[in-house]
Amino acid sequence: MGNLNKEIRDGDHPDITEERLKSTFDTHKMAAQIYNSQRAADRRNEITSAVLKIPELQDIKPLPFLSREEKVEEAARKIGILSEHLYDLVNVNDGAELYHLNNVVIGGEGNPLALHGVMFIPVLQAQATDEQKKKWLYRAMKREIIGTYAQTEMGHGSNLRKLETTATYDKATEEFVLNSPTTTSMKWWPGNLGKSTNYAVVVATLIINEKDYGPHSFMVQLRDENTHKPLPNIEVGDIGPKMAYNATDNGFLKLNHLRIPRTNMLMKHVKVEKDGTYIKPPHAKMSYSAMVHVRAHMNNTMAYFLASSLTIAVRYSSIRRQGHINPKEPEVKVLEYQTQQHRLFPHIARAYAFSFAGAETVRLYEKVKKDMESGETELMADLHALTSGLKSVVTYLTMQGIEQARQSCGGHGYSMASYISEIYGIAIGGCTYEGENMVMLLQLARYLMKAAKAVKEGKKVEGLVGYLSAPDNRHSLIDRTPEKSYDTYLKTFEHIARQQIFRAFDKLEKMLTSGLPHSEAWNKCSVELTRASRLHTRLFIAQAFARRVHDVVDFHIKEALDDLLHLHLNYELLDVASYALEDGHLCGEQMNFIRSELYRSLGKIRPNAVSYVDAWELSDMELRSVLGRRDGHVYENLYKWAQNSSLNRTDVLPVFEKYLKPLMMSARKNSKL
Ligand SMILES: CCCCCCCCCCCCCCCCCCCCCCC/C=C/C(=O)SCCNC(=O)CCNC(=O)[C@H](O)C(C)(C)COP(=O)(O)OP(=O)(O)OC[C@H]1O[C@@H](n2cnc3c(N)ncnc32)[C@H](O)[C@@H]1OP(=O)(O)O
Ligand SMILES: Cc1cc2nc3c(=O)[nH]c(=O)nc-3n(C[C@H](O)[C@H](O)[C@H](O)COP(=O)(O)OP(=O)(O)OC[C@H]3O[C@@H](n4cnc5c(N)ncnc54)[C@H](O)[C@@H]3O)c2cc1C
Repeated sequence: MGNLNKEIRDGDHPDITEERLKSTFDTHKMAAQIYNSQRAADRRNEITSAVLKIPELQDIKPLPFLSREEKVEEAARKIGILSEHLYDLVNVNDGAELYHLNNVVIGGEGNPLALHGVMFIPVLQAQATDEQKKKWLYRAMKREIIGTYAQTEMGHGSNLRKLETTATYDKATEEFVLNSPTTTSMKWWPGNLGKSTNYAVVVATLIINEKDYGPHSFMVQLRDENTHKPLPNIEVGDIGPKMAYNATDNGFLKLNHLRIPRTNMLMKHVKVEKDGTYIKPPHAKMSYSAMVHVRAHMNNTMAYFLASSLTIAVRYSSIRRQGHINPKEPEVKVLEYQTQQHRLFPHIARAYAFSFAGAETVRLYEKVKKDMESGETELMADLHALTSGLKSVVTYLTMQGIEQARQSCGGHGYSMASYISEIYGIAIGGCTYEGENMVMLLQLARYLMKAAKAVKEGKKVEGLVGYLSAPDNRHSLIDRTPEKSYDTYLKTFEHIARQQIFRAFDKLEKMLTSGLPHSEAWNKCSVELTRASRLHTRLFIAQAFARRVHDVVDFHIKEALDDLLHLHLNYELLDVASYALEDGHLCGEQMNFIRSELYRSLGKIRPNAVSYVDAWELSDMELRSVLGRRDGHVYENLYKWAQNSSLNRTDVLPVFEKYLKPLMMSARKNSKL
């Protein structure tokens, strides 16, 4: 039997090898849990190995040393080379393989095809008629055309019903006239819109005979397919540098009375007939499918970003020695400090939890997508509620975890050599895109309030909110059940979520009864409502984690995941315990129990810490981090990395002669006076 941790190699830093030798589980088998099958985990490694053999696909130099223009060029260069090798490298119909290829070769900073793959193709798949698919989808899949999803405007992103871009139907010519009447109506933000794409699905307010039918999707050709010059009546460009994600040309678009044929409206579910008759879709929000698509996949993307930062931080913490626990012994690895463990391990557990919750969400999404093809829309509300809550909670907790990972690396964490700040910058965009987090929590709250109302009216609710109808214990039994029985924990999470949902409901009802209009009452309850949504979502995440551990067959993997779950439940419960203390569901003694279980968990996780992150099987090429190197040889490589700085090309910079020398000379002269 070989080593259980598959990352062990000769010549690695002995401190990191020592960690890996302690592994109690096979890291590649654990990867199968993370990536949902052994085959998927194998394929990731095969793709990475194949990419490593293609010299043109390697980074020309570390990305932080490239200017924005160089980043954009570099991503495009690699996409060109990838196009040639694509069919040898991946199964192009497998989104996970494509996503992995992207992460290894290009990374999270973006590429010209990012929105093409993430939104343009999915929106055509879901909303185009067969005829429209023949015209655009198949060309898009062959990359003959490159598209994006242009919805957000300078003045409106969250409130889609107030988009100012109009698509007015002209019955005489059977055309839509697309117009951006104001500065604020300009499309602003769509990824790759600025310079890369030549087509876009533009979301505009449909007007027929002066009646407003709300947001609808239209195919618009932006640029000439040969010259790439913007077509007449179209102004398009890049919106400038952002916090991160700067290889992507997020763009602006102004449409000046642009005429497009009637058949350019995506009409699989909704129609505008030649005479202007409007035929409603089976569900009013079917045209929001591209957003739901991304939200459903965001848990996994966030889990990946979080796991990347933690891989960097945990590996580094195992070779970084500083300070003593026992003054008679050598300096310890910083991973030995309980504070360091408390800072990192709960986030490792979250990364796993997000990945398991993500797998369940994608399964539900696939089912709803299939249903929608035949006009069946019953589960759309459930999916919308679930994805709205998850995208908000998961992005927010990911942000916290990545920042903790950065701080846990001390000074070197602040250097771009760690690459954590770039990962942070990319990940936190997720708190905003695909629906600002508060806005989406309030969407989930609508669903929860409906369920609460039904329960109050004596009806039984089921599915994701079934616990609202289930019996509840007045007091938690958390410290009175056998080890590894997590039901009492989950019941406590249920209790907390239920209490908060009804607290928000009662507050809202009271205000409505007092005569306040619904929208005002809603606003005055919105903090309580978002709390209810968060607690409901955190319950779902904990349940998804427990369900996965329950289903695992391999003994060692189950044990290792069980340790993480134990940590997760205790840590998360402490985080929200005030809700349960308020009504006496938990008592002080039980709080002490939860705390001591948490500390015990940290000790249990410690020997496997490096293996838990290694199990994500993130190669050096995709991590792009000196601190997170698989071999642990950080210091000599930090020094090498710094040699890339253009400031080091000469010993003396021109600014010396220009500014610093005169400054010092005059200071010296003055001090002689
Ligand atoms: C050569 C080959 C190379 C190959 C390699 C390369 C391959 C590349 C591919 C892979 C690359 C991957 C790279 C990954 C890197 C990742 C990192 C970065 C990724 C960045 C991507 C970012 C993309 C971002 C895009 C966007 O942001 S698009 C814009 C998103 N905008 C929003 O989300 C707006 C938010 N607002 C809304 O959604 C709506 O306004 C609203 C839902 C808030 C409200 O809508 P509305 O006003 O219409 O409705 P009401 O509030 O009145 O509600 C009415 C009822 O409708 C229900 N409802 C609402 N929505 C839905 C829904 N979707 N489904 C079902 N029901 C819905 C409400 O619940 C209400 O119901 P009720 O009345 O019963 O309560
Ligand atoms: C990296 C990145 C990539 C993007 N890519 C795309 C893309 O490809 N295509 C595209 O179309 N768009 C894209 N966007 C735009 C993005 O979808 C929007 O910015 C996002 O939906 C938020 O909308 P907003 O900017 O209007 O925020 P605002 O709504 O202006 O938010 C400002 C504040 O107002 C609050 N708020 C707003 N409405 C409410 C409400 N009803 N109740 C309570 N509080 C409220 C919010 O919570 C927030 O605190 C991207 C954005 C980013 C950052």
